[in-house]
Amino acid sequence: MKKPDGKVVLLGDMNVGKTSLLHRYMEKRFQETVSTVGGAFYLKQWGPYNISIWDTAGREQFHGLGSMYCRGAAAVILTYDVNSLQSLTELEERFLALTDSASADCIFAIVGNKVDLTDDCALPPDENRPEKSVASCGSKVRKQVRAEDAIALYKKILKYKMLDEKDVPAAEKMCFETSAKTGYKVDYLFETVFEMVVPIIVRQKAEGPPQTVDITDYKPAKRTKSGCCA
Ligand SMILES: Nc1nc2c(ncn2[C@@H]2O[C@H](COP(=O)(O)OP(=O)(O)OP(=O)(O)O)[C@@H](O)[C@H]2O)c(=O)[nH]1
Ligand SMILES: [Mg+2]
Repeated sequence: MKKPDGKVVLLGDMNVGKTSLLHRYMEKRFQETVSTVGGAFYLKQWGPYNISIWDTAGREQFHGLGSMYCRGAAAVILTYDVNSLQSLTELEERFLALTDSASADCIFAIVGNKVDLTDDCALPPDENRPEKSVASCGSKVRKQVRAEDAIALYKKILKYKMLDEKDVPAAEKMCFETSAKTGYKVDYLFETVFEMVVPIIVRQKAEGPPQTVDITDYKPAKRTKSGCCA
């Protein structure tokens, strides 16, 4: 198998459509999924680089694995369902801390999926939620999460990471709305992220492998009679 040069990780609550987005992008189709167990990855050739894209499980019981998947990640795609405000809240409360193990210059994208289920009439900013947000709008359901909510989360992430807005891509550029079902903006999402991770991959390669201890190199020290190590 080809060795990946860089890593992109999809995080988010169960059922938001992480696996479906990845299928849509890699296989160009939408098919029924089963809830992910642990994690899985695809390898994508992007120019001269191989990028691994990790699909993680949103289920609580696999939460502990999240920071392992994020280790050294060049980009994290935080995914929510535009029809569930809770799924956006969870990104901040449950998933953001998992990205502590990502690369220091990691790119963050926030993705609201399942826009095909909503009508195109977002709530006006002063409208109270949640009662009014479940009201229908045209033939479809009114979107429960507004683009501004995602942008606010992006800004909170910058604060959490102690990053200055002028040093990172603009919030409006990094908040996406997609539909894995219709394919709406799915290619655009992944390709925008890939473009942005290339400089990170170049830097990571120039710096060499991370300074971690390889336990396969470990040779136990000889013991002396007194029980101390020689
Ligand atoms: N209408 C619609 N349904 C979607 C979309 N994306 C995913 N779904 C459906 O939502 C459900 C969950 O999708 P998954 O892709 O399995 O969700 P997940 O985030 O991978 O969930 P976990 O693996 O449990 O973390 C499935 O029934 C999908 O068919 C979308 O864009 N539109
Ligand atoms: Mg899944």
